[in-house]
Formats: sequence, C-alpha cells, structure tokens
Amino acid sequence: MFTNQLSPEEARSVILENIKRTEMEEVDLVDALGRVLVERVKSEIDVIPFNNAAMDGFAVKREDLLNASEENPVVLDVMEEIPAGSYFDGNIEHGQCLRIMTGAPVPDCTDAVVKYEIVDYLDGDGMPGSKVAFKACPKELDNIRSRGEEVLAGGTVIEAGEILGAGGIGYLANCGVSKVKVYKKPRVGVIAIGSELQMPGEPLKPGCIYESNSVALSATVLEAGGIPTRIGIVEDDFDVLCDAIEKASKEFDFVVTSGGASNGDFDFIKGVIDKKGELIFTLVNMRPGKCQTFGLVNETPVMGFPGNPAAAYCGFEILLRPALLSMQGHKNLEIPTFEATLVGDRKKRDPRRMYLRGFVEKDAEGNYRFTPAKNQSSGIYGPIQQSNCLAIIPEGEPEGGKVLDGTTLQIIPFGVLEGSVI
Ligand SMILES: Nc1nc2c(c(=O)[nH]1)N[C@H]1C(S)=C(S)[C@@H](COP(=O)(O)OP(=O)(O)OC[C@H]3O[C@@H](n4cnc5c(N)ncnc54)[C@H](O)[C@@H]3O)O[C@H]1N2
Ligand code: MOO
Repeated sequence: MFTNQLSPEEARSVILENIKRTEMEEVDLVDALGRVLVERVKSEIDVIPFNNAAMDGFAVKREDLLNASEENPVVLDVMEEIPAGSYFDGNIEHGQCLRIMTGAPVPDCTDAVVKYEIVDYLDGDGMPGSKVAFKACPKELDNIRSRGEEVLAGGTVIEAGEILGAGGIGYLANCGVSKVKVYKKPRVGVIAIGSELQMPGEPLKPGCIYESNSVALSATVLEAGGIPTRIGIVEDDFDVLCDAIEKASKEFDFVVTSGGASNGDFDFIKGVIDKKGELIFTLVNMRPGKCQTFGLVNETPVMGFPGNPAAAYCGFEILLRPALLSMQGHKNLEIPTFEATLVGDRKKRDPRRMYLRGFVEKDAEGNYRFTPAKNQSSGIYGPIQQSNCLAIIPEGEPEGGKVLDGTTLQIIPFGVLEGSVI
C-alpha cells in the first residue's frame, strides 16, 4: 500500500502491473475492428490469386507491337472477350489480341494490357471479330497486376499484436479469412456510490441528485473497448458496499466505482477494499481528482473514482483507459500529446498537476492555441462536452500564482488512441 500521493504516471504503472490480459475469443472480421490479434495470420492462397488486368482494354503479345507508332499503327484481330470472373485457357497467334476487362485473368499467352482509350477501332466495335490499331508499344507487363502481389501462400498477412484497422480487415477478407482470434473485451462493472443519488424517472427527492457518473463512465468504458455493466446505486453504507464490491469482483474483469473516495464520514470505498482485499493507493497528484483509489478484491482490480464528475472523468482518461487497453492486448500505451500555447493567464494556487478542460485550435499562422473552458469546477460535465482536449499544467506553484498567457502546454486530444503518432 502506497501511503504517499502518486504521480499520475506512477499510478498508471501501478494499475498496469496489477491487471491481467483478457482471454481470447474468435470473432467475425468486422467485430475485430480496433482489436488486437492474438496470433499471426498467414494466407493460404496467393493474393491476388492470378495475374489480372488493371485496365479495361486488350491483352496483347508485346512482340507484335514493337514497331507500332503514330505513323505506323499495328493492326490486330480481336479474338475473344474475357470478362472478370471468367477464364481464357486457349491460345492466340501473332497478329491477334483479346478484349479483356479489369480484374479478369490475363492469359499466359499475352504479356501486356493496352487500355481502350489509346486503341483505334478500324473494323467493328472492338468486340471479337473486330480489327483494332495500336499506335505505341506497351511496356512489358503493362497494366498487369501480378499474382501474389500482396502476399504469397504461406506468407504473413497480419502479425500477432497488431491492432486491426479497416485496411487489415479488408486484407484478411481478401485472403479468404472470415474469423480471427482477438483478446476479449474486458467486462467492467460500474457502481455509483452515494445515498444522495437517484435514478431518472421520478422527481428528485429533497437533497438528492440524478445519478450520472455511472452513465458517463460506462460511455468511457465503451470508448476504451470494454463492455460496461451499470450495477446501480449503492448507498453510503459500509456493509452494503462490502457486499456489492465482493459480488462484482467475482462477476467482472474490472470494477469501477464513483463517490465515497474522500475522507468524509460516509466515504467507504478505501475501507471496503482494505477489508475485502488489498488497498494499493488512495491519492494521485492530479486536479481534478486527487482521491483516486485502487486495489484488488478477489484478485479483480477495483478503481474507486472520486464522486465529482470531472474528477471521475479525468481519472478514467488518465489512469484507467491505458489499463483497459492493455487488458485487450494493446502494447503502446503512451498518451499522445502535442504542444499549444495558453490563451490568457490562468490562476494556479493548488500545487497539484492540473488537467484543464478546453478547446485547442490552429490560429491563422498554423500554431496551436489552447483556450481553457471558463468553468473548471470538478462538479460539472458541460465543459467536458464542449472541450476537445485536456491541457496539462505541471505540478508546483508558478511565480505569482498564475501561468501566463502564451505559455507552452502539453495537450491531450480527445479521441486519439494511445500510441498514435500525432
Ligand atoms: N475535507 C475535504 N473534503 C473534500 C476533499 C478534501 O480534500 N478534504 N476533497 C474534495 C475533492 S477534491 C473531491 S474530488 C471530492 C471527492 O469526494 P468523494 O469521492 O468522496 O465524492 P462524494 O463526496 O461522494 O461526491 C462528490 C460530489 O460528487 C457528486 N456525485 C457523487 N457520485 C455521483 C454520481 N454517481 N453522479 C453524479 N454526481 C455524483 C456528489 O453528490 C458530490 O456532490 O471530495 C471533496 N471533499
Ligand atoms: O479532486 Mo477534486 O476533483 O479537485 O474536485
């Protein structure tokens, strides 16, 4: 158990040390989007499986056209038509050619395809029986895509550990693969702690508010590739919370709570984790959200976020997203950042690392500028919705108690996957 306040980086690595990768499952290709492949996939076939035409036109013996020019066009007889999906296994003589469509197999008796646009029809309409004139000699294998251009049978299509994108899914489908093994999505049980919390549907009772953190946290779990289950509201009661955490720890891969993480008379999550399992840390040097509690119950990781909405949200983004991604096999968990200059002075009297909600945009000169949301209260959601990033103000107290206009800040853009290059 850490009794000290951890830096966000320390807290993140402690969580990463205490999670397990999920098991694997076989899923249809489209369901594998954004997920990590468990094992290398090899192709059983050559892709593409045969030399095919890259243009609609005429398949020719190049030798016939060696002397073709504007002044002396070479005339060939069109023998057959080869649409895509068909196969010509005959032969042609010198002086003959084949009409061929894009994607159709190029017969071995030809060695270049000449597109329609540069061929003249002398007699007929270009269909079999016509005579067509060529005014230039194509390059060898011109407009022919070669068999195995992408991968040969037995070759690697996607390596184990790669995150499948739409391109990879298309590539696998091209190889005739329809299912792949990926790491399972972690099942995350989300508990809202607080006797003041009420579900929507009924008018609010005096002193109560509608429960919202478990809804927002479920959305963030979904964004991070997990499967959230809202377990419901648990009142501020030590024993009731003990039972809820015990039960959830046996049903889910990760348990997330919000509220009751501070030192108030009814804040029980730390005590409950300590009683039921192992309490690992309780404080992180960040604002919003210093009361970040983490531990294990029945070997299941339990993250107790603070009740204040922005504190829970930032706790998730900074500490938990990488953990959920790691459980699904992601290896590069670096949070992408870039630099922007602060617009306006910003008071900073709290020595904690600050994650400001706000908007980053490029100015006329192409420089990134960050404008903090006016209201940085950790008790409200609106500024998160209206923001496109978090800006980091480093720990410590700046001279004069404020960070000055034009200071360079690190920006964490929303919606950019860990490990991305930006
Ligand atoms: N004496 C001190 N008091 C507080 C301190 C402190 O250092 N000393 N820290 C403050 C900070 S900072 C935070 S953050 C909060 C964290 O407290 P808790 O995790 O115990 O959160 P609660 O007290 O349960 O709730 C805080 C606030 O959020 C509302 N809330 C809670 N759950 C939900 C939910 N599911 N949906 C919507 N809103 C929720 C709750 O009603 C409170 O208003 O402690 C400060 N206090
Ligand atoms: O840590 Mo609290 O989140 O500053 O409100």
